[in-house]
Amino acid sequence: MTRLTLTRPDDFHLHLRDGAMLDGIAPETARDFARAIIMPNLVPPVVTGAQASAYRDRIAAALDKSLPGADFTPLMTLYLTEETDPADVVAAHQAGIVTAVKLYPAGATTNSASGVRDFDKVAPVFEAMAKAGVPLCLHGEVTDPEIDIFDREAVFIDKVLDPIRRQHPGLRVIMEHVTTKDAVEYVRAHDRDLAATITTHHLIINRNSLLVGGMRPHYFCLPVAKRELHRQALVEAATSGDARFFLGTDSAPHSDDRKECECCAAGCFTATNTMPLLAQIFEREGVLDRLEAFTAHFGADYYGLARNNGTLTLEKQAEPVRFPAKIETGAGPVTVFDPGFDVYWKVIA
Ligand SMILES: NC(=O)N[C@@H](CC(=O)O)C(=O)O
Ligand SMILES: [Zn+2]
Ligand SMILES: [Zn+2]
Repeated sequence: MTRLTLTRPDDFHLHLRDGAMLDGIAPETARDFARAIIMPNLVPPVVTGAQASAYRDRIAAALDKSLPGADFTPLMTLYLTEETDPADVVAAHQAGIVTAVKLYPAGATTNSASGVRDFDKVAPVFEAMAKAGVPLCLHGEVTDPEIDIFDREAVFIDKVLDPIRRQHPGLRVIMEHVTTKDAVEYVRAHDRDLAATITTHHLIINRNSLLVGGMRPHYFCLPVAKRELHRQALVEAATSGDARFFLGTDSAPHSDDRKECECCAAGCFTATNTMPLLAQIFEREGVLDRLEAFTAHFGADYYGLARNNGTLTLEKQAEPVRFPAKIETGAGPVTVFDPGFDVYWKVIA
């Protein structure tokens, strides 16, 4: 097969940032994707319906300038804090301003300082969300300093996620950017109200990619890439045709000066080449026919959104495709994720 036409895909976990970076970054996703769940971890975070609506307007304005005529819908989220008002969340969801709520354990990742420390404090929000059918996206890592960074996702499942799900039956949860076999197994063991997003980069890199032969800052993200056996479990889940696993790229741009420095910011920027990379991976696994469901059906179905009408066409080239090494933004250049292997697929329409 040399041409592949898919339903236009959606990205169920995306960072577009704000201010000087937004104009340069937004078109990278809007070119290929119809919709994306937009992460609220700005500084300051997006915590109210009014802030989400203003941020949505800034994204639309950025696209009007940088990619006029783009057919792209940002699906907004609210950043959950211990002060979040359950009624505001439900109202913003019912008004169609926000699609989901995002839980960051305080200190777990980039711009998570306003996140949740005491999960009991947000129980009334979870209760209201379960009742109103508002999905909960979560960054699933504990932050206890004594827990090894490579174990933080697995411990989160036992200590935080499973108790929350037991306490709030009917709460629709999305474990974002899963990186472990443990998470894949946990999702597989539950057939209601639980799904997981998988990033492009976690299908490609393991912790050796990050550390062997020198530290590679552009492969550093959170949750950090794990052992090869975990990467394999993610590939297996993503390519299995199981509707509980779908694409959330977690494309997370940081300017090069924030990556190539003494304390490197966490995040891989994959918006520019995600669809070609995924085509390469699914082809390698012999299941190119499952790429469409992973990128365009399962996520929409889980969120209760209509599938997109448009299409995206990829074509396999005779020679490896060259993607831009960097995207220029008003906040400085951002390095595009390099998979470390040749990619022959290209988006042509
Ligand atoms: N994934 C990352 O490494 N970084 C994300 C935050 C997040 O999704 O955890 C970011 O905002 O930069
Ligand atoms: Zn995260
Ligand atoms: Zn993220």
